[in-house]
Amino acid sequence: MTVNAETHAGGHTWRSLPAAQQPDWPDHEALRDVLAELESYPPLVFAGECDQLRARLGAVARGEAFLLQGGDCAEAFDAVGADQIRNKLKTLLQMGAVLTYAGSVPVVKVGRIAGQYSKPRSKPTETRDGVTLPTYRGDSVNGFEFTEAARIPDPQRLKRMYHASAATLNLVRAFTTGGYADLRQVHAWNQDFVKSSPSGQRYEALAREIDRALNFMNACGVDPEEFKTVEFYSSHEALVLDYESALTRVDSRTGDLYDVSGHMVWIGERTRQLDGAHIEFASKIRNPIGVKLGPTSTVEDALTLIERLDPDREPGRLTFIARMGADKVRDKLPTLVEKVSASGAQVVWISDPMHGNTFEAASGHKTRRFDDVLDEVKGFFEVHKSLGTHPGGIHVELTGDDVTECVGGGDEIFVDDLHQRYETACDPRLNRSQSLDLAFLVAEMYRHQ
Ligand SMILES: O=C[C@H](O)[C@H](O)COP(=O)(O)O
Ligand SMILES: C=C(OP(=O)(O)O)C(=O)O
Repeated sequence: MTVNAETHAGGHTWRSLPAAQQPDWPDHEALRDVLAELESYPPLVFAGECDQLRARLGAVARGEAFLLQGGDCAEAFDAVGADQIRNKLKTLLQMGAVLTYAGSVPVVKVGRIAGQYSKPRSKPTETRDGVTLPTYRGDSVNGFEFTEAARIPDPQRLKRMYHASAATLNLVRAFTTGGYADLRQVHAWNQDFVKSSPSGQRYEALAREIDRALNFMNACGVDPEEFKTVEFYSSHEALVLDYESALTRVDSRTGDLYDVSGHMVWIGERTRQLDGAHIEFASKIRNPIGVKLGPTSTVEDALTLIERLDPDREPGRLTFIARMGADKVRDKLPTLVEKVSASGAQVVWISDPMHGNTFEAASGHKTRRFDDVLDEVKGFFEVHKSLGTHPGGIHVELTGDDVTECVGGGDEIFVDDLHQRYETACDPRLNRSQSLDLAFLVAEMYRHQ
């Protein structure tokens, strides 16, 4: 992986096309210097790892596994700490254990982590008390603080994004391969949680069952290596194309291009224009690609995306992330799934039950109802059941911390509680208890499918 994509024309064809949601960098010379530096940096992930994830997602596409993709809405530079990263990972590992054991299905685990620093926004500006400033577009672009200075896009932030991603990924790799993710630790992941929450107690009962199963296998002389480490992959939205392009390299084994900023990248609802730069960029790289499909997506959109991104019809290459909204999923999704299946493409279908269910509470907080999130996943499962297709997974915004950003859940958060610990820089996330609740309920749905 030594050749830079700059020498490979294919990596830059997106530049001649319209690119939505790009930062308005004020200093182009500074941007050029930063990009040149980024191009010299080592890859964050290896092409072979991306291939391995594509193969795992191939199993999901064939109905043999389930994809759990989750993490922050927007990672923040000041949250690159051991506790925050461990808490997020712990939550995903617990959800993975619940889905694997209660749902009896292999789970492919992918974090919205180690690169999720850029946000597409509905409006270019934000007004508070009569003052209008550029909107916050993620820590990779500008600062969250509502001051003129903070909101100016600063290309130096792209380097901070690289370093923050590297530090995060380093710790994630240590946790997942260094003993922490060993299945014998199922109780340890829950220790600080078990007494304080109903979902923690429910998890503890499941962890005891897993323990008994492990002890039984041990007594039979079986102690597989696979139980000692966890395969875990990184993903983020490939939004700021200058950054993604600077991190795109030629794989010396094959001559193919890989975006080595993360294992999987996705294209968002606001940037999936068929003739736009993002789809062009994604069409040139070999990473597994996700595309968000909102309620306005047409059959033609889906089929053209398949032509552009998965011309070889390779199971695992393309994941459609449906984010329709609980009130629309049963209406909008069936035709898409039906026509895509009829085309012969074997894409992965997963449900993002977050982005179609956002509303503003009277207090001004952007929030989501746990019941809507659950209802959208239910609708997603119903659609697949009626068509005989595979509900391949879920994509959720979550955190391992006990925030109060979404309402509802077993350990119920009320609208009046939102102010208590509302910490997201952009969209509301499920907290740990709500995430575990969701995992148990999805595992049940999967079992009954
Ligand atoms: O996370 C997704 C988007 O960035 C987010 O929903 C946009 O939010 P906005 O409507 O506040 O800009
Ligand atoms: C912006 C996001 O979602 P969408 O593109 O579906 O709005 C996101 O997942 O962060």
